[in-house]
Amino acid sequence: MKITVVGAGNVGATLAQRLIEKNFADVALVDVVEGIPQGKALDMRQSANTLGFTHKITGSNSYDITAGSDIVVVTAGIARKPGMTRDELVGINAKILREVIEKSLAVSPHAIFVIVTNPVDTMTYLTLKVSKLPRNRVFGLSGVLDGGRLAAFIAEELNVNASDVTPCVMGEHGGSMVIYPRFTIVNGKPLSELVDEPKQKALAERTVNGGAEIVAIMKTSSAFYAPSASVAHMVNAVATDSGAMMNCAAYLESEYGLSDVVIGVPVKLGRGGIKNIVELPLNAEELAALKASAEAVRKTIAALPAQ
Ligand SMILES: NC(=O)C1=CN([C@@H]2O[C@H](COP(=O)(O)OP(=O)(O)OC[C@H]3O[C@@H](n4cnc5c(N)ncnc54)[C@H](O)[C@@H]3O)[C@@H](O)[C@H]2O)C=CC1
Ligand SMILES: O=C([O-])CC(=O)C(=O)O
Repeated sequence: MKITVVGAGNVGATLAQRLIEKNFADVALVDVVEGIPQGKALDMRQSANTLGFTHKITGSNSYDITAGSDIVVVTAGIARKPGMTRDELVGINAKILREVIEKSLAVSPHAIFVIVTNPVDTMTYLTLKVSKLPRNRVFGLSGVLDGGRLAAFIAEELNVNASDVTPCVMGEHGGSMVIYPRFTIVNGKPLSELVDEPKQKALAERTVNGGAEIVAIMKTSSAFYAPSASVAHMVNAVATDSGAMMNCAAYLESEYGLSDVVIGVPVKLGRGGIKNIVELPLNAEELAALKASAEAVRKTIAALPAQ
């Protein structure tokens, strides 16, 4: 297998490291900054003897090295600074995305695209429109990361392991994100039965603000350890054709009564990308929250620059 990571910054380089250390695919790392992808790839290659991986990792400013990739992960773009929303990145990152998708697709016409760049729901939508690929081959990072955050906060609150939690976070990777306590399972029981409503709300609020919390603490960077781990988890499901269900930013065609919009929903991932979208039996209130979230994404989609 061959995996390309575009953007050799915090998320991209950490992801490339996670992938090469798993030793199941060659990794190509691309960035516009001269020397950075080359240097980071060279540095990682020099850990092969100690770590024992045998696949190749290369870095370049040219897409030549990415040719024939099975999966392209796009992390290229600008990260937000304290006080900014992800939506404020839409103009600048849309320009970057268009270039990255066109150049990647030209040399890897059969690739699956995993989008990380923010605002991720809108960037995933843009990728679908620019590439004209079928929707199973384009999806974005959202619910795996947001669910991982919810699991971490639940673990602290209930004194359980994060791995005891099967989280359910859907909708926009942004302010209208929806946390579903009925579908978040802790050691076999729904969160809605384990903590009272004020506590559920507090956990949800911290999850919605999970990215901003880290930006506010670090000031010069947004999160990248949990994001890169989340993407590696998604890539692994594709590479192993596992069929594992996880919440990703996906294009809807009537699922949940929504169409022509990208939001986070449960999907099953395998070798061809999205195998199918899973429709949870949401009640009227839960569905209304998801629809409101889709409306929020539509507003950002409407703000996409024409070119
Ligand atoms: N969807 C999600 O859950 C998450 C999304 N993100 C987003 O991912 C993006 C990257 O975040 P970081 O890695 O922390 O930022 P970063 O600033 O550390 O890295 C971004 C890299 O993209 C490169 N780049 C810029 N324009 C490019 C182009 N045209 N072609 C190739 N490379 C280009 C930059 O040179 C830089 O190395 C941001 O938009 C951030 O908001 C980050 C974490 C989670
Ligand atoms: O907060 C940000 O800007 C980066 C991101 O999407 C996250 O960490 O969830």
